[in-house]
Amino acid sequence: MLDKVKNVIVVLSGKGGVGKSTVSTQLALALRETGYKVGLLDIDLCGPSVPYLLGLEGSDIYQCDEGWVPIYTDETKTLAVMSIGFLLKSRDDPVIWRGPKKTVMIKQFLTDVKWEELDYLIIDTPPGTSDEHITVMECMREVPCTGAVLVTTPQGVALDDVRKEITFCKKTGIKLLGIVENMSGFVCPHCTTCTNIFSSNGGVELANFAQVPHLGTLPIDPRMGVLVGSTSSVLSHLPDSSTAQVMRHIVQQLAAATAQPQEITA
Ligand SMILES: Nc1ncnc2c1ncn2[C@@H]1O[C@H](COP(=O)(O)OP(=O)(O)OP(=O)(O)O)[C@@H](O)[C@H]1O
Repeated sequence: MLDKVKNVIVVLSGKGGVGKSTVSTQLALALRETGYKVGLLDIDLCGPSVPYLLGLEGSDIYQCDEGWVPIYTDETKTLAVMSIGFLLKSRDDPVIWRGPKKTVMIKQFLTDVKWEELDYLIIDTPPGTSDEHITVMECMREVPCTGAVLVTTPQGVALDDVRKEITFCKKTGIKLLGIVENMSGFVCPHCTTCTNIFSSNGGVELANFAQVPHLGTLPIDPRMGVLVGSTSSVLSHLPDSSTAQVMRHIVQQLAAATAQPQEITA
């Protein structure tokens, strides 16, 4: 049930492993710490990483008369999480399903979860544009999708795939809220010199080319690993880091683009 959800943001990536789940999770946490009520839905059926990233593995979910009850990360109930991972017995269990079964499961996830009032529902999707993405778009009737955030790394091969995502968004009528370039440059913790291990600025160039906002460029930050398993964002954990500054700016832009501007203090 999406009727109490004000904004749905879908996070997409052309390639796997570019940090889409990390960005989705950090975005959800940062929005929550900014004062919004947030839901995080992980529809990456073959590789659900949200429970792992938030330290919620092994959480039991149950169904009430109105549907699946999401997991709340704390008593304030400001972050609700739902993932296929909660239905799997172990992290090693593979999901081997054909398209139609995946479609049914995602439809259920979108229509049968008892989301309370949310300012934002962030949907973490699998890489590419497949059954899962088309199903999400089909289900957006009660609450039309507010827009998509595309995550890419700076390498040419990842950027090529993002172009396909841009075309997908245009064809399905999803507004592109912007592009996040992730794992762009490594800032040495000792001398603070930034080394562009891959190329750099590809996300900016692609955003200019596609005429969509470039939301930010996140560096490779080994400290992001420390946040795995925690429910605090980089904003509160490493407030002075360049990663936190970029994330803060991304949240500000998304809040402005979705007409929910709010002072960001975290
Ligand atoms: N900016 C970053 N700095 C350092 N490590 C990062 C950064 N972004 C992501 N990572 C790490 O990279 C790995 C892959 O990230 P993540 O699982 O978010 O990618 P994904 O695109 O969602 O992958 P998948 O294709 O499996 O869905 C994780 O170990 C994550 O901690």
